[in-house]
Amino acid sequence: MELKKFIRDIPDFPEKGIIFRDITPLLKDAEAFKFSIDSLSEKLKDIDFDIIVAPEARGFIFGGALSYKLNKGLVPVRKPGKLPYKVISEKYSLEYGEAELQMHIDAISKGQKVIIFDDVLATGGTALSLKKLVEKSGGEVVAMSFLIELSYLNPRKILSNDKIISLIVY
Ligand SMILES: O=P(O)(O)OC[C@H]1O[C@H](OP(=O)(O)OP(=O)(O)O)[C@H](O)[C@@H]1O
Ligand SMILES: Nc1ncnc2[nH]cnc12
Repeated sequence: MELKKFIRDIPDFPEKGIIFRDITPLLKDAEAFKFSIDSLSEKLKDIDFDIIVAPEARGFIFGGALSYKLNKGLVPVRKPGKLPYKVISEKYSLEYGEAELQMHIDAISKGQKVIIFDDVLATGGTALSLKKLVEKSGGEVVAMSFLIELSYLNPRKILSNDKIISLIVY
């Protein structure tokens, strides 16, 4: 299935000069959504790992479905002030600004093998901050996976030692 036809390009959103890759057409198409999850699961199924870490908000959609499909737990990483227990935080920059993510201090146990999942890999800032949160907790990131990779932004440069698995590459 040609998944790119379910991704809509929105120029100048949320800022001038950004081409926003809108996944909502893919999500509302049952076959395309299912095909995305099945294809990603196929790529990840032979990796030895314990748990998926995914960030708010679009990361939850895919992270949740993949956790179910691969029979693994899910750690939700959230924007500040949303998680109810004690948190660790990371500030970072992304394609269109600055942000901060938080994870519960007891979400990852020492030595746990983690796959980071997000919908879009753009500059890699979000993925790097997720990795820092996992490593601060004593976990090990064994792979990072994405529905969409924007290779023209060179995200692999700052993630040079990581195994990166993307389904759709621009
Ligand atoms: O590689 P980067 O340059 O860091 O960009 C990628 C991130 O940007 C988007 O998240 P956003 O913070 O816009 O949040 P959302 O999922 O809540 O829309 C996207 O879902 C990724 O998490
Ligand atoms: N160009 C883009 N489209 C959609 N999500 C993004 N997250 C960061 N950059 C993005």
